[in-house]
Amino acid sequence: MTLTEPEPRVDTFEGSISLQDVTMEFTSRDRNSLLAVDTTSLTIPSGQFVSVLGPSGCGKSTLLRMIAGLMAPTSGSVSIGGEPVRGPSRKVGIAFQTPSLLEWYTVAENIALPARMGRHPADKRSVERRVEELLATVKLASLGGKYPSELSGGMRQRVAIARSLITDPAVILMDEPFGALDAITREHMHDELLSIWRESGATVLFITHDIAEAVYLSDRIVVMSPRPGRIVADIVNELPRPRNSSTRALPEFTRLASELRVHINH
Ligand SMILES: Nc1ncnc2c1ncn2[C@@H]1O[C@H](COP(=O)(O)OP(=O)(O)OP(=O)(O)O)[C@@H](O)[C@H]1O
Repeated sequence: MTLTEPEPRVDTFEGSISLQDVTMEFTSRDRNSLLAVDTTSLTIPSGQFVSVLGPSGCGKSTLLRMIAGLMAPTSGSVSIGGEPVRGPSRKVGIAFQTPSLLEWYTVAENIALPARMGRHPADKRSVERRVEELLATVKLASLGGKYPSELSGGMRQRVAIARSLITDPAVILMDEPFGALDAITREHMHDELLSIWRESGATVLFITHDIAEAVYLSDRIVVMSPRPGRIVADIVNELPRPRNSSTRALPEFTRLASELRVHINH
């Protein structure tokens, strides 16, 4: 697939994620060890939208970083599309809570960055065309020449999301991407994310503290225990799609949110 011609994903396996008995133990400078993630297994089929909920410090970001290839587990294995994860890959796009944009690059240059880096950078013209498409997707068309300091928080986050999509990834990892946004912008971003997900066919792993956000977005919600992080609930969300403002008023929405709250509080 080229950068200019995104096609529907036909390979139904390439975005699958598999964690097998993954453990992550950190060693501090004073040689104390800290078990952040304990013997965790999780299988996510290609194209599924999965949220991970859990208290602060339970290992959610650690889990995401291992899937992203940013850190290797102490034991166990992580694979994407059946291939072991050995480091960061263009198959995986990442968006963090704080959109770490380069302030001296324009919006368009920031979005293009992952496609222009590495040993086999994509050619400049096709990247520019894809940047234009993504700017339209995240409703920032015509703002490609602006600098990050000229944007609102919601706009900066949309730039980060566009950047995570530039390599047309099979997997999108999001670590509390809307945590810093006001409630109205956040709800708007939920709908934008769902339409991006629908169009891209990518697998999404979405980390959040917000139960309602997880219920609104996901096909499936995984709850982690306080440290050491383990999966204590794995719940299918059968709320109908497409979702919209009336989804939040459904009795099933409230019921699922209450069920999740019980798991988190235990
Ligand atoms: N590089 C590191 N070195 C040492 N300890 C770490 C490292 N990264 C994370 N930890 C510790 O591992 C535990 C899990 O951290 P992690 O960031 O994965 O939690 P989290 O669930 O994402 O938290 P939050 O919701 O607050 O972002 C924490 O106790 C944290 O201090």
